[in-house]
Amino acid sequence: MGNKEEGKSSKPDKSSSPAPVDHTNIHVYPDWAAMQAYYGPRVALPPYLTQLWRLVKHPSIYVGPPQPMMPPYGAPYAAVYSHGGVYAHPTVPIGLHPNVSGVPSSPAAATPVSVETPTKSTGNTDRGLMKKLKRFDGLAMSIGNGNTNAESAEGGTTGYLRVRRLKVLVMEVMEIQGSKRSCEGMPNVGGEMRTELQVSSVPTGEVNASSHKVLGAAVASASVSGKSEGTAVSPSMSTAYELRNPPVNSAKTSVTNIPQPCQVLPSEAWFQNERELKRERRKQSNRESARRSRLRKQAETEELAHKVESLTSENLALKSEINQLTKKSEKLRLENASLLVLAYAVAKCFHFLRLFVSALAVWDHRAAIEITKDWNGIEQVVVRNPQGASARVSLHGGQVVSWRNERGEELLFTSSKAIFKPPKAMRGGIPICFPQFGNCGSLEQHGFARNKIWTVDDNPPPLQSNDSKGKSFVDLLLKPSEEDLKCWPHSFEFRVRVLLATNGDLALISRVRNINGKPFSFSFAYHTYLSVSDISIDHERKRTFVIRKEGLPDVVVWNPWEKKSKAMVDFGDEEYKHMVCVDGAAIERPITLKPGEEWTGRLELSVVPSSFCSEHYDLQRRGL
Ligand SMILES: O=P(O)(O)OC[C@H]1O[C@H](O)[C@H](O)[C@@H](O)[C@@H]1O
Repeated sequence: MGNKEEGKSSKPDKSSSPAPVDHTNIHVYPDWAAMQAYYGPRVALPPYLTQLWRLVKHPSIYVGPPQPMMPPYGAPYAAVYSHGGVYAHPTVPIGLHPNVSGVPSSPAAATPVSVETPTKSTGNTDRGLMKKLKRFDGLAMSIGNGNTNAESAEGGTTGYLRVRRLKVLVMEVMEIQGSKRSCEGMPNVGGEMRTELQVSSVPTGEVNASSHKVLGAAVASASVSGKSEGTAVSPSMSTAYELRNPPVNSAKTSVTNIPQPCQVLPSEAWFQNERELKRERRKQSNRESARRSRLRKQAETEELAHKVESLTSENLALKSEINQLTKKSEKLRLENASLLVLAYAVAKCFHFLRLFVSALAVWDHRAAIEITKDWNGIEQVVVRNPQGASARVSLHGGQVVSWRNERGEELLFTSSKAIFKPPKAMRGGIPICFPQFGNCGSLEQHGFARNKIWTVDDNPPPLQSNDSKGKSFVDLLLKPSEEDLKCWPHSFEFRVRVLLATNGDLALISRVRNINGKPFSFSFAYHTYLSVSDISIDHERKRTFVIRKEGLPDVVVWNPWEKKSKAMVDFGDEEYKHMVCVDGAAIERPITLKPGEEWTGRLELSVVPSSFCSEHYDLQRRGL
């Protein structure tokens, strides 16, 4: 502020007594010495103040023009300087000035207005007060400069700045007062904190007594509260801001004892004390802030610690769960592998079971057998396999008259001239020569069996071997008639089973049992007519017949050839080219059966491509 402290500042009076304020310790600052707080009707307003007048436009600031002194104020009242208070002149209605040039002249202006609003707490009081202080932003202070030489624009600006500074100080003091009232000994009125903003007048005498340099001391006292309705003399004044005119003007302005508007005089000691208090307050505030910060951080740290602990527990639980799930997964994986193996085994079993069931279906020879009749009305039994191969057996002679592969190709030869009418055998197929082969005996050519009607044997005695498994077959039976016995007096049972394998192979199993009381002997042959494309060079069909036989030690190969073919009634002249008989037979040594004995002659026919040799075929059949 440019002030120079010349001595100790007077300590603010805490007393509520309206006794005159002791101004003896109030220092008068050199640059303030010429300050004139009030300019009456006979006092000219210095130019700088006029300029200040223009600068301060706030309606609440009262820097009024010369005005009458005593009439509005009446008798001087005791000025009580409230500590830290802002003192407004009683004649200045707070915040009611429509403009700074207006001077209230109403009686109310002459009457000290005091409206006290008790507050329950310092904070509330301060907030209310600060609101009012905002309205008092332009708190009126008449500041004069006794130095007429300094009545310049510069001097006016300095005074204005001082006014602003004083306002700031007043606001600071008010703030400190609000928060530190108890520390500064601010008493409560009626038990409640009371904040007052007062502008009071100080008698000239008192001012003069305090310092000869003081021309006028204007400390207006006006209590400011919620309503500006009156003036109260606060007993709690402890700090006074005083602006005093130099004594040289006191004589001429005897009215300096009249309250001047908004004149306060700060005390440097008080300022120093307030600064220290403010620093202490800031330190305390900082400490409180730091303490709150520490508490907040501590709370945050504790919260984070709780979170860490919770998350750690959750993490452990999840790890445990993962381990359990991993173990379960591994167990399930092993179980799955076992189930896969089991499923594979079951699938294989199911596959074999399906094959077995299929084989059973094939083995059901009854379902695979069909009985038909030829054009002579003689029954024929057709045996088929699942692949479509077939064998046809006529009850006439028990002769296989047809053998076809799965493609329907006929594999046996049958003459186009064949006669299918007993008692002559059909030329072709596989006639059964029994009990005589050819003309070697007393019987007809190749015996009588091929010319007799056979029957289907539904209940044949079981075979010793397993040749019938997986094959379709039919059993035929021939028993000698009375006429037969006359020619050949040997009772017998002749059974033949014709089998068709799944691969199309054809097999014939003949069993001859002696049911006579005496032994007998016979010859036997499967007089098999094989079909060939060309007997000379059979390369067209590129197939090879494979013949296997059991109990048949002899083989007869026969072709009538060109000349005999022409002599045969039931044979075409050129058909010799397309046939060849290869007989499995027992001729050289007749079979002799004792009573009850049985003989078995087995023949198996297969067809393979011509590139196959017999050795290769045999290996193939054995699955090697
Ligand atoms: O005309 P068949 O009585 O059917 O006999 C046909 C042929 O069978 C066998 O091969 C005899 O060895 C032949 O001599 C006979 O010609």
